[in-house]
Order: sequence, then structure tokens, then C-alpha cells
Amino acid sequence: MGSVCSSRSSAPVEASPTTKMPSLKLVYFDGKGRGEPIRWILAAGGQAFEQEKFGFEEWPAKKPTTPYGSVPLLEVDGEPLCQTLAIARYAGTIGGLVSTDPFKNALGDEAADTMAELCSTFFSTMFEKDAEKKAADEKKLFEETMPKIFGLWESRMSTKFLTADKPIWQDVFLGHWLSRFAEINPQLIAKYPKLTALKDAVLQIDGVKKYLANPPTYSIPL
Ligand SMILES: N[C@@H](CCC(=O)N[C@@H](CS)C(=O)NCC(=O)O)C(=O)O
Repeated sequence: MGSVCSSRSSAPVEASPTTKMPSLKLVYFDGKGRGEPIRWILAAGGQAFEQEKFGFEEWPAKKPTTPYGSVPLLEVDGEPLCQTLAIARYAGTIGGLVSTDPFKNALGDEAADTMAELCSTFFSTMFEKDAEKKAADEKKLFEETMPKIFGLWESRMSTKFLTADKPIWQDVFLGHWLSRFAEINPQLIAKYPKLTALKDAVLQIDGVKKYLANPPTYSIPL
């Protein structure tokens, strides 16, 4: 652990020719984690972005250089923006992935906040070292917490996406995580047809489709 921060960068994701964009650089581990939903939202909004990716061994040197000691971090014209949901919201806003109805946006935020909490629990569970506690935590997450939340969302959905038939960034955020959970175990979302349809619709958004047509490979598996 603890070498200098990597300056490895991937090629910028191609942007829509009509979009006027700030210069964006996403700083995150060389893995999906909390970075991947942001990549999807940037791609969905047609935003070009560079990336700085690094391994766990580089993190101790990198951490003190970040404002909150955590990533993801998005550099916007060189200025750091932190916190996953703040970055996701900004990426969605510049990409036009917002509802013009403030209440609908707030409902989308409610879902994204809830999904972010679910993901924090998911990460803690994945990194739990005590095998007995890990098994108990996984059981609670997969058999109680997720069904409760997914069931609530399923019962509330009446449109293709969360709040309309047009996607907002919160749909992309949810769609990403539903896809990840389905990869881990398809049964986690199989019994929720509307959420499954939302996930599939997110995968069909042009920018997401294009991004996933050439999927990145990562050295960190999570
Ligand atoms: N609330 C923060 C949490 C970020 C977070 O915990 N990031 C992890 C990576 S997914 C991290 O930086 N871990 C290293 C550390 O905390 O030292 C956010 O949503 O961005």
C-alpha cells in the first residue's frame, strides 16, 4: 500500500457534438464501485470525460490529496467535486437528465438516496472479514432490506422510468445498481417486473449502450 497516485487515464468517452461541456475528469479506483454509476450517467448525458484510476496500493498517498479523504471525485475544469450523489446530480444536470418538475426530481432523489444507502450496506457486507457476521449481514440485505425497498418501488411505479417515460439521472443510477445486483444474483430483482423493465430501459439509453458496447476492464473486481 502507499505509492504515488497513478496518472493512468483512459481515452475520453466520445461526446455528443452539440453539447457544450466543461472539462471533466473522474478520479476513482480502478474498479466499478461507486464510480461506475457516475460513468453511466456521464455517458447517458453524452458527456466526454477523462479518468484517473488507481489501485488500492496507491490510495494511502492519494487519500490526503482529496478534500474528504474519499472518492469518487470529479474534477470540473480542475475544481474538485466530491460525494457520489452530488457528482451524479451534477453529471445528470449538465447532461440534461433532470425532470422539469421539482417534485418529480425530489422523488427521483429519494430513490437515489435510498439506493446509495443500500450500496453502503452492500459494500460493508462485501468487505466484512468475520465470516459469520458477513453471512448474517448478507442474509439481512438480500432477504429483508432489498425486498422491502424493491417491493416499495415496484408498487409505486406507473411509468417506464421512475417518474416519467423519459429517463432522469436517478433512473440511470438505479438502473446501474439493479444491473449489478442482477449480475450477482438474477433472483434479487427477477420478481420485480417494473424494476427489471427500468433496468433494461436504462441499458437501452444511447449513451449507456455505447459505453457498454466497449466495456472497460478493471483490476479491482468490485
Ligand atoms: N459518502 C461518500 C463515500 C465515499 C466512499 O466511501 N468511497 C470509498 C470508495 S467507494 C473510499 O473512498 N474509500 C477509501 C477510504 O475511505 O479511505 C460518497 O458517497 O462519495
